[in-house]
Amino acid sequence: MNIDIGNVLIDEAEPGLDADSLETLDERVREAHQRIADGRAREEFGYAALNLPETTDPDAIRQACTEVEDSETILTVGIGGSALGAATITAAIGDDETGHYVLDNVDPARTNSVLAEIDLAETAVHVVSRSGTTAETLANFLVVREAMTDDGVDWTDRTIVTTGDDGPLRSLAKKHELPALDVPDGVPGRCAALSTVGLVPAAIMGCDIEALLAGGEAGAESLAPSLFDCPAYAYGAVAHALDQQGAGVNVMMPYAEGLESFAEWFAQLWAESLGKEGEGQTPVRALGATDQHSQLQLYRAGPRDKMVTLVRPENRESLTVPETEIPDLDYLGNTDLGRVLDAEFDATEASLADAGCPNVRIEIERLDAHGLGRLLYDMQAACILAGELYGVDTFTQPAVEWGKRAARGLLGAGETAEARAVADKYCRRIE
Ligand SMILES: O=P(O)(O)OC[C@H]1O[C@H](O)[C@H](O)[C@@H](O)[C@@H]1O
Repeated sequence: MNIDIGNVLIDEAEPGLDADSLETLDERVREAHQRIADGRAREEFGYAALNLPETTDPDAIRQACTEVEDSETILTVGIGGSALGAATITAAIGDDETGHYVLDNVDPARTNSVLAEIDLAETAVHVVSRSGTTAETLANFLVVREAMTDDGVDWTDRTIVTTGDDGPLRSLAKKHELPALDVPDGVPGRCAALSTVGLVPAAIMGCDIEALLAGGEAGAESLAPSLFDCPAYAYGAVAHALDQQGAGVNVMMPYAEGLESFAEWFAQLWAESLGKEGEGQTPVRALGATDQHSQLQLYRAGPRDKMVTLVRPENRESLTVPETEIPDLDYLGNTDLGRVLDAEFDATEASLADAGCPNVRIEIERLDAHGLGRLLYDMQAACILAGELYGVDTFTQPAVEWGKRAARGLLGAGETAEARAVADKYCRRIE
């Protein structure tokens, strides 16, 4: 992965950085890198995520999938960090024959429609929950299990569980002797894509999970004490510094359809890790070139509170636009569609720079397993580095836990102060 921060340094960029502030930032990066290296060496909570390319065992993942490896559909039941990594990986590098559905919401309309669409007898179900207690995940799983039974499918033949050492899901896996994988120790879900949490659907689809891990390994090897030598740290440091200058919004805009889910994954990583104690950058998901035609107006001419992150693979598939007899469209004939997309990328980048809007360019060699593994790893390293610079507790999510306790209380799983706060809501309804 490489990063170009030139459009953050140009004189016109507002907010922007100058060479001196980068040097000062680099001193902080050196200290943060040392803290991260120490955390990795001691396998401390969160920092252990950066060891996953070494510690994840691809054979154990394949082994757990043996009974369902010929499935025509995979159904991930999980939410947040227990779903987005897997969805990102299969969307980017999965095959077109095997469908990967994700139940990461409890909207009955969506669950009904997925169940109506798939053949449960040919489906591998992967239930994922680090805590084993997340209400949305367990509710959906109970519905799926019942639907399988109603269809005469033995759900115990088609279900793989990934969870922590104890909790309801672990007990269920033990009771029914289901293939069960462990969530990695010391790794929050949002940093667990390159582990049992994110790799099961990819393994069933026949993706090269070893190459995904090798891409992560290349990211690990690239970590260095200076932002000038390390693309991941350069991204985390520059994003943090721009935020301090007023860029409180970070628009993640990949130019590759396969990376649309990556922007969602990034949004959780960035928001949940850094949004604490009044700090943090608001991630916004966009997709190039589509959103050029809906959002770019705001990014170029709206409030100066943003940075834009443009991501692309340097090499793409090929598809030639046919020659045309329409004179005004001559310029398109015989051009590769990928060239059109790259021209749109370059145009957006230049348009933002022309207006002084800070933007960074991130490129991977190609969107394959290795390239994707590297991108996911580097973004996690960037986020952990940024967390050090913000001085926040990167690996917790107390605000989210508040909502989880409130919901559980409302659903009758015990009295909670948070559920009582729901009842105290101030109401002024207008009809
Ligand atoms: O894996 P689980 O324990 O089910 O948690 C799923 C998700 O729950 C919460 O929303 C947390 O904030 C997320 O970080 C987590 O990924």
